[in-house]
Parts: sequence; C-alpha cells; structure tokens
Amino acid sequence: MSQPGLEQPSRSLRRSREQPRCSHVVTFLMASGRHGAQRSRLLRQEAPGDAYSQAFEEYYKVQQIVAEDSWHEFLETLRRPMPVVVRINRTKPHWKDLHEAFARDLRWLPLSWFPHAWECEAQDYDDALRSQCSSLNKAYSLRFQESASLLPPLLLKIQPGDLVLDLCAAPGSKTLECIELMREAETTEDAGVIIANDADAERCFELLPLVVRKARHPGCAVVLGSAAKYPAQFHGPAEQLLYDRVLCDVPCSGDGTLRKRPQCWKTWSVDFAMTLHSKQLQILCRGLHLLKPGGRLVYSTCSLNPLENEAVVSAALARFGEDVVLVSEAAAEPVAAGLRIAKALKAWRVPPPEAEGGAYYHRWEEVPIAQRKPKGPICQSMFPSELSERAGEKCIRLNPHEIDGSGFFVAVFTKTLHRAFPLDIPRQPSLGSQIPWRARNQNNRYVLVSPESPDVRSIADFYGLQNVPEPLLAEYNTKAKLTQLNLVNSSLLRLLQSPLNCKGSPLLVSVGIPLFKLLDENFMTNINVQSRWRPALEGASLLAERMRKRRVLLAAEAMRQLLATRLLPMESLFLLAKKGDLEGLESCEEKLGGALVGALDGSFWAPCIITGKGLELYASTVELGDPKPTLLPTKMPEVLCQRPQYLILDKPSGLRTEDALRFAQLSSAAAQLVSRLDKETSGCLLVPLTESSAKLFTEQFAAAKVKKCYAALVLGESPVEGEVCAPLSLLEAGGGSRYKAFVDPAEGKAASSSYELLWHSKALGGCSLLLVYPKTGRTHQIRCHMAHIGHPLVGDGKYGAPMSAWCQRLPLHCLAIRCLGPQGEGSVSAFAPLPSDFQQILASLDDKTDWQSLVRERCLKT
Ligand SMILES: C[S@@+](CC[C@H](N)C(=O)[O-])C[C@H]1O[C@@H](n2cnc3c(N)ncnc32)[C@H](O)[C@@H]1O
Repeated sequence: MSQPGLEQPSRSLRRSREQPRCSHVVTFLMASGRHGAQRSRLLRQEAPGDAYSQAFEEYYKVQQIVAEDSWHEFLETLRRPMPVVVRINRTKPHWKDLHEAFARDLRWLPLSWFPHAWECEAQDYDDALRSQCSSLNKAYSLRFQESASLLPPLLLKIQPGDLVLDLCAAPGSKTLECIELMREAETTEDAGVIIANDADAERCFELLPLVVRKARHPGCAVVLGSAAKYPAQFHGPAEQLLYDRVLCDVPCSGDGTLRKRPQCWKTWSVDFAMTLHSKQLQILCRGLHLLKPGGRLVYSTCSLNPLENEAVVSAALARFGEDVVLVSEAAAEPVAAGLRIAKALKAWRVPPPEAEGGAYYHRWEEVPIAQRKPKGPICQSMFPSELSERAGEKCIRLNPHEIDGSGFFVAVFTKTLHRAFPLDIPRQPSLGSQIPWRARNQNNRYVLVSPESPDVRSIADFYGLQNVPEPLLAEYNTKAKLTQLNLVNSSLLRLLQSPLNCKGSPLLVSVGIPLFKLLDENFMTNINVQSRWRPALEGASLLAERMRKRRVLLAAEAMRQLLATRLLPMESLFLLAKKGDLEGLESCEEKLGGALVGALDGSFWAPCIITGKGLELYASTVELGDPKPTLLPTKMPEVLCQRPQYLILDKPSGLRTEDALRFAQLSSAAAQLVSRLDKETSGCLLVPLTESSAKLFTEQFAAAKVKKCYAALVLGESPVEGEVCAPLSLLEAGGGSRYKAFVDPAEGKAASSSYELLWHSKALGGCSLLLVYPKTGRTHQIRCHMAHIGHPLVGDGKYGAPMSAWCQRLPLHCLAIRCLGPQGEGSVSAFAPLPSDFQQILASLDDKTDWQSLVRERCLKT
C-alpha cells in the first residue's frame, strides 16, 4: 500500500490499534470503586450536548451490538469528540510535499491501513490548524473524511478502466476517493468511468458537481435520480450494460456518527431506522441487478442498527439466491495493516413501533397485523432468516471504540449470474451518435459536438489549440444557447450513448471536465464572440499543454501578487515582461479576452481575462489553493543531550509528552516513556532509548532518586522556603486535560515537594517566582501542592487560580534533571534554559531583571 519512492513514517511510530486510546478512561471507570457512580455521572454531565439517550441504550443492549464487557467503553467513546482525519489527494502535483509536511508534524499520525490518510486528536486540532486544513480542503489538496468512511471505496478494489456506479453519491467524498483510487490504478488517462448518482436535487445541482469536478476526471458524470430506479442501459438490442463496481452508500439513520453530531442524541428514535429499511433494500437490490458478473458491490451505512445493516443484506441474499455471494476476507488487507473490524450480528430482534411499546419480536409471525406493512412499519425482511448466519459471518462492523472513529457497517458482494428483469428490455432505439438521455428528458442539455464544428474551431483558433481534446460534449442553457464545452473520455461517451430504459427521467447534471465557458453577456460587451470564451479552471492544466496562444507565464512573485490582488495592471505587465518575470504576452494578439496564466515552472494554471484594466484572475483563489500547499511547522522538542542509551529533550509548552516521544522514536524505535510532563509544562524530559536504560530510570523514578528542579510562577507572596508533604489522588475532570489531582490524606499516594523563593513582586496582584524540587513524581504534583498551600500557579484555572491575560501559558518549566546513568555513562544531567514564552511572562512583571541568569545560577548551585 505504500507509495514507491516516498519514505513512509516508521511503523514503530504508528499508534498500536490494539490499545484503544480511551483505555485509561475505561480503566478508570472500572476501577473507580466507591466514587464510581458519582464519577460516571460527572463524565456524563460533561459530555458534549448532554449526550445521552435511554432509548438508544435500551435498544442496543437488546440487540447486543457489542460484547457486554465493552458496553461502557462503547458508550464513552460515542460521547467523546472524534479525531480529525484527512486524506491527501494524490492527484495533485505537489501532494508529496504536503504528505511530508504531515509526516513532520507531530500532531498527525498516519492511518496504518489507508495510505496517505492522517489522524489528529481533537484536542490538538486548534483554530490555526483548522483554518489551514480547511483551506487545503477547499483547494482539494486534501479531503476531510472519517476513517471508517474510507473503507467502502477501498473494498471496491477498483481496476483500470472499470465502470463504477456510485448510487448515493452526495456530498461526494467517496466518489472522489474512488476517482483517486481509479487514477492510481489507471494505465491510460482515458480509462475508467464513474457515475455519481443522488436523489437529492439540491445536493445534486449545488454540491455534487462542484465536488466531483475537483478531481478533474473526464470519465465522471453526475446524475439526479432515484437509485432504486436507476435506468438499465444496453450495448445492443439485448445486451445490458452492467457495472464492474457498484457502491451503495445508502441513506441511513446515521447513529454511528453520534460523536460528530451529539445533538442527535436527543432525537434518536427506534422508529426512524424502520422507515429506512425498505428503501435501503430496494437500492441494494437495484445495485446488485446492475452489477456485472464477477464485479463487486459494496453496501455501507454509518448506522449501528441491524435493521439497516444485517437485515438488509440477508434480505437481498434471499432475493438473489445463488446469483450473488458475500465476499469473505473482504477487508483482509486493511485488517493486516492494522484496521480493527468486528463481526456483524447473526441474530437481532425487531422492536414494536415506539408508540405501541411492548416486547421486541423474534419472529415475523409474532407481529400483529396492525403493525405489519402497509398498515404498520414492520416488514418480514427486517427479521433474521436462515441466511443471516452467513451474512453475520462475512459482513463487517467497525465499532467506534475499536477504531476511535464512527460506527460503520460494510458488506461486499460479488455476482455469479445476471438475469435480465423483464422490465429492463430497451424501449428506445439507439440514436446513433447522440446522447439518448436528452431524448427522454429535454432538461438534459448535453450534445456531442465535433472538434470541426464552427463554434469549436473558432475557439481553437483564438487559443491556438493544436489537437482539440475530444470527445467534447456541448452544454446548452435553457434558452438553447451553447454555454460550455466539456471533455469526456471515450468510455463515458460510449456509456452515455447507450440506449436506456427508464420510466422516470434521470437528469444528467454534469459530465466530464469543463474546458471552456462562455462569459456572462454583461461582462465586457465590447469584445467579439470568440473572445467571450474563457478557459475553465477544471480544464486549465489540460489546455495549457496544447495552447499556443494566450498562455502567459509568471515568475513566482508576480504570481503571488496576482493571487493576492486578483489584478496585474496593464503597465506592470510590460514592466514584468521587460524584467523577464512574464512570458507569452505577445501571444495574446487580440488583446482582450480569456487567457491562461501559469507559474514559470508550469505546475499551476489559473484562468484569467485580459480586460482594459490588465490581467484579471477569473477563478476563486480558495479553489485554486496554494500552488505548493504545506502545513505550518509545529512545535518540536529540542535535544539537550543525546547518548546511545537515552535522550534528554527540552519539551516546549503545548506539545504532548506522547508527541515528544514520537520525536525520540525517530532516533530509536525502542524509545519509551518513563516520566511525563503536562502538555502545558515545558522543560527537561528524559527518554530512554533501550530496554535496559528504561528499567534503570523507571527504578530511580519509583525510588524518588531522580532530582528535578522546576521554575514556577505562583500567586501571592510565598514563604522564603518550605516543604509540602501531602498525599495525592486523581479525579477525572473535564477540559483539555482529563485529570485533576487532589490532596487525599486517607487514600492518596505519598507526595512531597520542597521549594525556595527566588523573587517576589506586588505587581499584578502579587506573585512569586519559585524553584520547586519535587521528590516524588505524581501527576500534577507541583500544581496541586502549590494550590494546597494557597499559592496556585498563575492562571492555573484547574487549581483555582483566576485567568491572567498577561500569562498565556502555564508558568511551570522543568529546568534541570539529574540521576544515575547507565553503566559506563556516569551521571545523567541536563539544564533547559527558561524558554522565551516564560521569559516574556516574567518580563511583563519586571523587564529589568535578567531572568535567565537569575534562574540558572540558583538552579545550578543547588
Ligand atoms: C450516506 S449519504 C451518501 C454519502 C456519500 N456516499 C459520500 O461519501 O459523500 C446518502 C445519500 O443518499 C441520497 N439518497 C437518499 N435517497 C436516495 C435514493 N432513493 N436514491 C439515491 N440517493 C438517495 C441522499 O441524498 C444522500 O446524499
């Protein structure tokens, strides 16, 4: 699965999927003893949007969708925010740069089973990262996609040249993923067709074409129509056109995605899923009918409900008999690469309608007539059958707590035999070279146009186009005026020309890649007709290869200016040309009209118009994106000391200890954690690089033999020196960091810290700079001990200090560390100078003191 030529991050850096990330929460809840109920309530109250539904819990407990001992973990996972997952678009020229930027950024982990997808914990996904990723998403350098939803296209196993039908495509994430997979597998540019169908007109017109065109695939068409009635098409009088791959990502109740939409807990109901079952079954059956023998169909939902999943699959198996089979080992490769899948259900029960209440039904015969379709919501196909055992064995469930994502269901079918449905005999004769969709519905606006037609010739002359790309479909507006030329591939053209049979009239919403678009009538009224055609963004790089005229190249700085200001004035064009920063202006004989503007290295093309003002950008900069997209550098630890057996890092505030470890693992895969610093605390972090040094350091930490010195800025005037001996326990708490320590004389673990006062000020309400020497290393020890003696750290809201606008980080820094080193290496020691953000806080109290020297001298003296 790895990409040749690009180094993959080491496997050792990948998070083990065997250890769910919420395991500490679960362990905590299970081991919570007498405080258990109270703490569990605490968590529930703090869950986003009060994420709780009694009906949900009752229903899924009856259905036994997870093992009893996983129930709490399952529920708690559904209440936590999800990690953010992005998939890098490998059809973009600079995708490797972006991939490497993700690899360098310690906040992101690669998804082991999907190449070039990256995952970031919700708490690390701050506003700056969100805005960067959202720009990259708009420019289609990457795509946000939940990890579970990456699976269905992968399991389609798309092959070069496949005909793919995506029956429920909007908003188009999986269509895009299919196109990317298709491109990867393609041997020629022309191969492969994907039809993106959806029944929602608004999504189909407004969203889907915009999304799928981002992939610039000439073999992609968007169709508006009901999946259950998707038309049959024919090669000849009797040979039905069948698809190699069909995706049925059906509309569903979506309760697998409650983590993403916590507001839906409130509206969750048993009845909703019941209304969807029949529609899902119809869509799946239509998909199976349109599948080629030997082809693959993937049925998927983001629902947890067996009525939408296993029941639909069992019913379809019953309808198609031996003609279709479920693929076992469908997810073998992703599983081998680390994806955790769960077995599907073999048995389930059907609930009575919510308003009726009562016991759940085991068998169809138990259902009262009034509750059976058409009077009631229940139908026979909702019940398990003798085929459910087989379905349960081969279908795949992705459980939220096992993948730390959404709940998902996937079934993969293949077909052994195609039987024509009597209704699918063609009623319409072939229309030769034309597109029969138009004959069935005049709203279908596409007509095949020859490159030799006068319209196309005049555009080709204006732009000096050698070899007009073809086949071309002309798009007409409602006034029968030609407004757009689209490039399709020959496979898509063949498919669109095949006679079709349908009662309704599906609508071709968009086809292929727009190459040229007609400018609006009100724009530049003084130019001639051919100048009114401008290159479209989607076809820009394809046209640039063939255009001999109206193709302008800009140096990087001039390109940046054009993108920033959207206009390069006429005077500056001549100046740029004189300096050699602009080429090709002379090719725009007819000065006004469309042009393509590219970076000098040819990697980036943008449609423009030359107007009386100058060169104007005619595309959204958001869609164009950054010519060389990347991520801003993240915080990295510094290496204070490196020996074969260990590293001492200077961890910046804001970086998690786990991320510092991943940095250390770049030196040695055996690096491990034997101590921690809070995310907001900076300073010395000792990381052993071998098993023997890990053992040695662990023993010393346990025996309180590791000497540490911290700088801490606390509230109030502290005594000149002192010692706090107060046993500590941990309580789960909300906010970014999950734990809170509290002094617990009865059951706490022994903890002691001594301190000395370095400096005191009455400014800003009074505060003291201390050197603190923790003898033990309990979680939040210094923060809790200082709060305990009435001097919490400045701004440390978790331990009772008010927020301080002038103190933007936790003022706690581990200055020095010392302990016994591995044999032959003497003692281990390092000093981490006060970081600049800590110094700035001190400077806002007193900008005359040399804080660095003051702290260093006192620390090293002791
Ligand atoms: C789960 S979403 C599909 C998500 C999409 N595959 C993606 O990955 O972006 C289900 C889609 O089915 C569409 N839909 C609902 N009923 C339909 C029908 N009868 N035929 C086709 N599409 C339908 C909805 O409009 C919705 O866009």
